[in-house]
Amino acid sequence: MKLTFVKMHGLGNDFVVLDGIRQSIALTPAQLRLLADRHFGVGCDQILLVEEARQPDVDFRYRIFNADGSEVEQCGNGARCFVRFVHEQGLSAKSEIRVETLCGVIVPRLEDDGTVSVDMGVPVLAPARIPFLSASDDLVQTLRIADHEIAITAVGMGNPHAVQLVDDVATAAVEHEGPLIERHPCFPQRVNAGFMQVVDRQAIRLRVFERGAGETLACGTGACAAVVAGISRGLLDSPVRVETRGGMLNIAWNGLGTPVLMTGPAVTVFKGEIEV
Ligand SMILES: N[C@H](CCC[C@H](N)C(=O)O)C(=O)O
Repeated sequence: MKLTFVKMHGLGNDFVVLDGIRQSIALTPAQLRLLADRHFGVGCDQILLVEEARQPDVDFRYRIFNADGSEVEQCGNGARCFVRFVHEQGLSAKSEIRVETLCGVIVPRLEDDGTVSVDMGVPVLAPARIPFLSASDDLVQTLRIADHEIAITAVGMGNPHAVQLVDDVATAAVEHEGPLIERHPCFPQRVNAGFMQVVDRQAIRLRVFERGAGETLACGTGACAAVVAGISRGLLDSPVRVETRGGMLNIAWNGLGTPVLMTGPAVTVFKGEIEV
């Protein structure tokens, strides 16, 4: 199958973006993994597939696939790149776009200054809905990984996140603990593992070992989940500046039952075509 694609990134979390409206696209997990392969394919953390809307009050559908070929519910950095993509491709001139994802409708908005803000929906802390197999609803839970225990807060942003506090993200055991947390049996659909350093009440540093992709330079839903965890634990006040290895995101949340608002950049790098 010959595909035209656009390579994009949100703070270095990079994507192959496909127009599934003007191209007929049906990719197997193996083809998705090839696209994402940084040696044998284009290379990316996730593939984003833009499709026609399937419900009346929505402009588009957007599907998200991790580099391992798994389809997932949500991608924050991807949502910002999605709205820049549909504008640059002439698929829409709306500044605010309603887009359906596997976990519901989100509303990214292209701002006048070129940044993109996204209503990421209402976060979930109830373990069963994350899903997180837990004996309690406590905000901080102990997880045993290999030879030690860690304290995590599980947050659902459509996709699952396990956020832990660290003293310094630069020395956090992301490479060692990330894969162990990702595949912990308490997370039946696996999980994204966040490592959060609190700088002050309105600033954190964050690294995320992503489900299905490994550590990325930034994770939009991970930033949302970390801020929700920090505010819920009384450690942060909204809005919060989230410093990732790829740059800065701004996250605002007014508490339980309200949506998380994320603002950050979206960049088009190059266009291309590939046979998969
Ligand atoms: N790895 C994530 C999907 C991509 C999320 C991330 N790239 C973002 O910006 O939110 C998962 O399996 O839930």
